[in-house]
Amino acid sequence: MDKTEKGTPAASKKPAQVSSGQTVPALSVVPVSSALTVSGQGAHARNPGTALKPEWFDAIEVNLSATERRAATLGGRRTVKKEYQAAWLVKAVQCIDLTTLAGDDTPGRVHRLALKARRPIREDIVAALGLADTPPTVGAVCVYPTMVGPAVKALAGSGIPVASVATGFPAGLTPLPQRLAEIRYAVDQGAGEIDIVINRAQVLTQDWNGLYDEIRAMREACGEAHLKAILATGDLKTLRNVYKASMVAMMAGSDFIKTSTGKEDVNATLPVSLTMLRALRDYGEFTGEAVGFKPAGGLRTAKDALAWLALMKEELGRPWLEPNLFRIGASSMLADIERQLEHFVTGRYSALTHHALA
Ligand SMILES: O=C[C@H](O)COP(=O)(O)O
Repeated sequence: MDKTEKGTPAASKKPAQVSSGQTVPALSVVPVSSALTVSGQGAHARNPGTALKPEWFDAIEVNLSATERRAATLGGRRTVKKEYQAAWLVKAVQCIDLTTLAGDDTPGRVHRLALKARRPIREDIVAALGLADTPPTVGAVCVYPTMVGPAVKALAGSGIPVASVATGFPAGLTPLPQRLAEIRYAVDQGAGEIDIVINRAQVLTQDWNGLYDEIRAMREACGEAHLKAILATGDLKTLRNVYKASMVAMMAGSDFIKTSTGKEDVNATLPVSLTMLRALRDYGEFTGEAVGFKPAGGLRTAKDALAWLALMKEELGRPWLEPNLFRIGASSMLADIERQLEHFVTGRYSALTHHALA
């Protein structure tokens, strides 16, 4: 199953220059199944969805111990070193949905987060990496609906989209009309991406028609905004449910499937992510559509970022290492990544407190 070459990633043909004479190679290009429709970075291909087809997932079985064994190969063995690690970490930054979802969020906090989103890596580190001409930015800024306006204002001209959680985040248990109205409000405020939460009861009672119809209605309420469906996998009890909910969300037209809100007891894990990616791959084989993936919740370290990047590359290939198909939802991972990059360019570790929070 695991065919990735030793010491991934392979060097690309055009490495970016680093001032010290080292290079930060771009990630290797590994072709994904040529059957899939894959858009380029920054392009906005939508997943149109399909009719509900329970026959695609009804008989699914997930082997828990095999899933856990496979997931366990990702954290330790696959170490990526030096300039390769730096390249992977820069890539992770470009895929982060920089998030604040706290009860005490203010326009001021969102403004500060937006400044960090524009320049997620300190200028001297960016210069030392040889990326001063094309400084990386994050994938999006993710906030509550009433913070979309301030976020849009603070990000004006940056090209960084604002993502809004909606539909009664995090529980999703308000009546459907209110949940749809919340989506429309966030879109009206300027959100380009909507992170909806599913109604977990519909999964737990196997009400696939109900789940499909609600997500379909949410997609319609999104209009042009992209829909990310948060499955809140920590609430779904079994990996079989995770697979089925992933399939229904994609059939209903989700552009991304996302693991967690960050508020469940258990958030993003590698076994759950692997299960979702297998569903995503199967959906791609059935329909030819490429759907994005967003692990979120509890991801804090550069090591987490590397493990998930390895998972994406091995399971889906190079196109799923770009922000149009991969995001990491995180409120406090960036500081550790910046610290690791600083170590790469200076040879020294600084305290986490030397890096802006986020
Ligand atoms: O969608 C993003 C998550 O809510 C972030 O969770 P986190 O605060 O554990 O990073």
